[in-house]
Amino acid sequence: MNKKKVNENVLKRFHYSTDSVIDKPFNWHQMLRLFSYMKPYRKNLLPLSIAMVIITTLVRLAIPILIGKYTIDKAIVEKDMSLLTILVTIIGSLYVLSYVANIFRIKWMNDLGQSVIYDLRKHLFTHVQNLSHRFFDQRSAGSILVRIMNDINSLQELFTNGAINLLMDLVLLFGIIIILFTLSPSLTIAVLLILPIMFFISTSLRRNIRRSWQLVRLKQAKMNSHLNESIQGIRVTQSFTQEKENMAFFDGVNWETYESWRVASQKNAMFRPMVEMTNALGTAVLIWYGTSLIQTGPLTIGVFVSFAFYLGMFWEPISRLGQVYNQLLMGMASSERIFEFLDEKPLVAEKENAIEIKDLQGRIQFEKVVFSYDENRTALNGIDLEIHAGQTVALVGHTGSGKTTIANLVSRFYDASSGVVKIDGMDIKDISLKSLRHQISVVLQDTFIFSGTIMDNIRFGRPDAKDEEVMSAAEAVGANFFIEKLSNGYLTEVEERGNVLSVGERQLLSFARSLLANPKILILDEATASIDTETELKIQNALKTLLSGRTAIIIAHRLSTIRESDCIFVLDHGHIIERGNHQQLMELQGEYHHLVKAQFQVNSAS
Ligand SMILES: Nc1ncnc2c1ncn2[C@@H]1O[C@H](COP(=O)(O)OP(=O)(O)OP(=O)(O)O)[C@@H](O)[C@H]1O
Repeated sequence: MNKKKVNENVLKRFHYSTDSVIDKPFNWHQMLRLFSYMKPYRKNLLPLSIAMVIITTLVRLAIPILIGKYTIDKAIVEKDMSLLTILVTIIGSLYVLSYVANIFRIKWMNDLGQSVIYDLRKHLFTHVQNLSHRFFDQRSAGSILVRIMNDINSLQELFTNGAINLLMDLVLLFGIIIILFTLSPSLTIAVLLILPIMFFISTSLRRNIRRSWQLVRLKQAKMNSHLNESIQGIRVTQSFTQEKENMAFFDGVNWETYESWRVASQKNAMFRPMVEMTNALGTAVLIWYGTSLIQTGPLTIGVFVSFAFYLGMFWEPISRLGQVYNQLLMGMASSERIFEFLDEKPLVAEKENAIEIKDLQGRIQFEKVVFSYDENRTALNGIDLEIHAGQTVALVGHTGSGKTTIANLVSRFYDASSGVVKIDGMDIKDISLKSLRHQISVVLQDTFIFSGTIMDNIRFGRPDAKDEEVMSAAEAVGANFFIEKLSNGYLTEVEERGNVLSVGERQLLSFARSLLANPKILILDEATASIDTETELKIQNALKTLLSGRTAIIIAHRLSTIRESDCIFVLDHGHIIERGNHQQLMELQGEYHHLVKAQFQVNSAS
C-alpha cells in the first residue's frame, strides 16, 4: 500500500478540531444529563429490561450451586434418583426461563437503546435547525454532520448494552463473591489472588485499547468530513484539476484510518490471550489448592465443581464492567460535543410575547442601523431608510458594500448591533420569527433545489398548494416552458441542489416557488443575474406579476433591471451614499451615474 505525499499547502487547508479531542474525564453532571434521555421509558422499556436482567442473573447464579452442591453431592453421591429427577427438572426449567428472559432482555434493551438514540438525534437535529445563520457561518456542513451521525452513533453501545449490563454485572459479581465465600472462604481467598491481575487487564490494558479505538473513530470522522467537502466541491476540484492533490489528501486520511485501525486491532488481539492466561492461572490455583482441600476433607467434589463454574463466570462481569467504563468515558467525549451544540442558543431569539402578524402591509424602516458580522469589520454603518408598502426599491453598489446584509436584517437572519429595523412600524424583534418569515420570500442567485420532483420544489414554500396552483405559478413566471420539456414534466425527479437544471432554470423555479408562497415582502438578491437578456425580457411581465401588490427589494448588479424601481439606494462601505429614482440619480451625476456609464461602456464594448 503506497501513501501519496501531500503538498504542505493542501494539508494546511484542512483543519479538523476533533483531532484534539481524545479522552474526557468522567463528569457526573454530564452523565446524568445523558441518562435523562432514558426518562421517557422509565415506565415501560427500562423496568422491563431491568426485570429481565435480574431474572437471567439470578438463574445464572443459581445453576452452578444446584449442579455442584445438590445434584453431585446429594443426588448423585447419595444415589437419590427422585431428588435427581427433581433437580434436573428444576435446572432444565431454569435454563428455559433464562433463555426466554434473555430473548426479551435483548429485545427490550435494543428497543430502549435505539429509542434513546432516536430521541437524542431528533433533539439535536431540531435544535441545530433552529440555530441562527451565524452558527452555520462558523462551521462546515461536514463537521455538523459528523456530530449528528458519528458522535451519536458512538453512544449507541452505551445505551443499548452498557447501562443495563452494568447492573447485571454488579449483581453477578457480588453474587459470585458471596456464594464463593459461603462455599469455601479459604479457597475463595486463594483464587481471588488473581483479582489484581484481572483488574490490571481490565483497566490499564483496556484503557490503552480504548484510546486506540477512539483514535480510529476520530480518523473516520475526519474522513467523513473531508468526503462531504470533496463531493460538494467536486466541480471546482475538477475545473482546477486538483484531483491529484485532493486524492493525495484523501489517501492521507484513508491511510491514517487504516493505520489507526491496524494498531487498535493488534492491541485488541493481545487482550483475549491475556484473559485466557489469567483464567488458566485461576484454574491452576483452584485445582492445586481445591484438590488438597478435597483430600484433607473440608471440600466436597460437588462444591469443587460449583467453584469451577463460578470461577469461569467470574471474569465475564469484571471484563464487561471495564468495557462499560470505557463506553462511559467515550460517551463523555461524544456527549460533550453533542451538548456543546445543544447548549448553543439561537442568537436571533424570539421574545416570549412575540406578536403573530397575519396581514402585513409591508412598510420597512431602518433607523440608524449598525451591523457587524465580526468585531473587526462593520458591514452596515448607520443605515436610515424607509420603503413604503407596495414599493419596489433597488439596492446597488460595489461588491461587499452591504446590500445582502440589508436583506438579511429584513428577514431577521441576524439582529442589528444597534439601531432598529421596523416592519409596519413594529420593531422586528417584537414579531414572531415564524410569522415574519412567512411573509417574506428571498430569491437568491444560487437557488437551492431539494431532492424530490419539480412539483415538490415549487410547492416548498406552501405545502398545502394544489397541483393546479403550482402549475399556474410556474406559468405566471414562464417556468412552464422548460418544465414541460423535461422527461416527466412537473413530476421529474431532481436531485439535491438540482444539478441537472441550469442556473437560470433553477431561478425560474425559485420565482414560481415565491409566487406560490405569496409573500408580502419579496427580496430578489441577484435573482435575475443568471437569466439571459432574452429570457429576462420574456419574464419582465412575469416579474411584474411577481412584484405586484408586494414590497420588493431588488439587489442587482445588472442596472438595466432596476430602472423602473420607485427608489434606488446606492451603498458604499455600509453607507447609503445616494437615494432617488433612476432619473433623479442620473441627474445627480454621482456614483449611480458612474456605475450606469461604466456598465454601458462594458456592454457596448462586448
Ligand atoms: N456571513 C458573514 N460573515 C462575516 N462577514 C460577512 C458575512 N457575509 C458578508 N460578510 C461581509 O460583510 C460585508 C458586506 O457583505 P454583503 O454580502 O452585504 O455585500 P454585498 O453588497 O451584498 O456584496 P455582493 O454584491 O458581492 O453580493 C462584506 O465585507 C462581507 O465580506
